[in-house]
Amino acid sequence: MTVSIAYLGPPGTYSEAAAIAYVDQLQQDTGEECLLCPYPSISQTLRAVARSQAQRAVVPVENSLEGSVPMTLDAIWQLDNLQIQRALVLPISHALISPVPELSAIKTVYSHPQALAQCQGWLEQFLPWVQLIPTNSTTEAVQQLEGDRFAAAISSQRAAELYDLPIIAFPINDRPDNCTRFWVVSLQPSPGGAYTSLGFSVPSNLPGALSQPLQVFASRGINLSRIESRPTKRSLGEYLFFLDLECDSRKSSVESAFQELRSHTETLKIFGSYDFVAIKSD
Ligand SMILES: O=C(O)C(=O)Cc1ccccc1
Repeated sequence: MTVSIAYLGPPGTYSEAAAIAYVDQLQQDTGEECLLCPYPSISQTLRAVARSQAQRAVVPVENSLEGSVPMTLDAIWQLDNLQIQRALVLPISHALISPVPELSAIKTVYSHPQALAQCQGWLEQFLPWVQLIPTNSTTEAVQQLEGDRFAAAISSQRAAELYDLPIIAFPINDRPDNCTRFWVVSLQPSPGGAYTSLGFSVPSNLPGALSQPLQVFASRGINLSRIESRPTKRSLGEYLFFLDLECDSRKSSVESAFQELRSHTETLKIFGSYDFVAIKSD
């Protein structure tokens, strides 16, 4: 059987690189055949899995420089039943791609907001006059160059090769150890592992509304490795909280923590327990 894997495309994106690394791991572990399916946005990528149009999705969730990818957190909250199967960490080096002969000719730089943010210092130093334009993906930024002779795109070396365009600066990310964490999600139950992710809303905006849920884990000695808030989008000042915990939800002590957590939360969504796998850079 062929496993269909949705990712933020078109080909050449970092999400594709993470999806290719995942396919390599799957082929080594299980020998399964895979088909990579590009989608134009992160929410469409996750929706493809929620609607069973694809069996798995690989989506960026957090960057070492920029923090969370809000689109991924919002979509995984809104779409029911998505479960995390694995986390992948991919080292990322950005290239400045453009047909212009020199930097001084560039008027516009296109890229995904995460990539623009990861190169902010370099852009301020070498291209302080340019207009920055966000795109849905780094490969979409490269596609914009066709209609704009004075533009550059921040994208991968692979995207430059695929579109046969020159790289005029590399690497341009502000930190050499820049990396992004991706989640592999599907409708299947998560396999279990060292990390658990969940999200919740709190019943009221009162003192202690967040400390009570957090206490559930502190009192059991469960370490919290990340906490992130996102607006509920219902009313101003109301938030959802996303937690990553260093524990496995298959353990009975963690199950009892979830039961207690239900009494301190309004809506609780457990996205599953999974392991981390690092991806080596090329
Ligand atoms: O646009 C891409 O290539 C993506 O996969 C999203 C992204 C952008 C920047 C860093 C990591 C992931």
